[in-house]
Amino acid sequence: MTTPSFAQRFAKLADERSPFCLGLDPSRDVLARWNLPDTTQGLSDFCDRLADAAGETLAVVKPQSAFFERHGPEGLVVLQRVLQRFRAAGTLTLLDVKRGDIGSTMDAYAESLFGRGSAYDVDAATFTAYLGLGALAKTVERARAHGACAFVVVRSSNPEGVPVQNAVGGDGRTVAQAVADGLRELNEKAGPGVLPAGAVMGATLPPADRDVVERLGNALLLTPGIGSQGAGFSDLPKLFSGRERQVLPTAARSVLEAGPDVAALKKALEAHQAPSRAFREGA
Ligand SMILES: O=C(O)c1cc(=O)[nH]c(=O)n1[C@@H]1O[C@H](COP(=O)(O)O)[C@@H](O)[C@H]1O
Repeated sequence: MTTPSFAQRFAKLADERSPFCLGLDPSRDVLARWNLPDTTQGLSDFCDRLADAAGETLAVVKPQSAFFERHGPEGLVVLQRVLQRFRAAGTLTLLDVKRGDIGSTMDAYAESLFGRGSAYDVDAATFTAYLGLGALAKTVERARAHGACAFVVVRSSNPEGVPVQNAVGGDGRTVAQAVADGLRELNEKAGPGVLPAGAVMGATLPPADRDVVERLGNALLLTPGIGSQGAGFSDLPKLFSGRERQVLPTAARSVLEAGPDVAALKKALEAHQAPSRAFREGA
């Protein structure tokens, strides 16, 4: 039996639960706001409260590796435990770690991320293509082999990304357009519906970026920038209409600010899940 792809597993969960992807970003600020110590115990309590609030309602969780790495190796032990806890609730895990290096090094990173017995065994992770999309080809292949997805930053949610991502190359395409075309080709190579190459496309982007969305074809689209970075669910249609079923709307701080009370977190989570569902259904 072949491993179902991330795209297939996401489609099922998004229909049953919602397409919303919760960002797990235990920054120093949010730990302080929740009256938790800035220690691995604080980190662990923070994640448990969110896992309690999410129960079996969440399709995808996206821990931000940086906030675990800042606690050193013990922070990574917490991360592994948290991934396991969400996995047990049937939630897909997407590690936000934005890896990007030469091909041979990328292969070692991919080995740490994807597959049973790997260090993290996540369902998806984030990558950057500044060293060339070709350097990520084997990572995408490894993701495919394990039913995972490699989300590559195409247009980020932050304004600082513009000069790099919209720079025009010798063939007249912007860097973002070229990366989008390359991701579509990697997905075409993987066969229909497998879609191991996803794209990060900020929800904060202007309508001009629709062209980039179209170039991505059927790729899954992770859309950060909702909430604290100023975009709202009402911004999704102008960039992603017609592509609703590909979108994973994601937010961290606008949910986390409701904590530490679990009931308040549940409410904030549902306040993000409901419009995500409505968008997916084209409502
Ligand atoms: O890959 C990401 O998730 C990501 C890409 C991007 O373009 N912008 C962006 O903010 N993110 C991540 O999304 C999280 C911030 O989410 P908010 O707290 O909702 O603003 C951080 O962990 C960022 O690293």
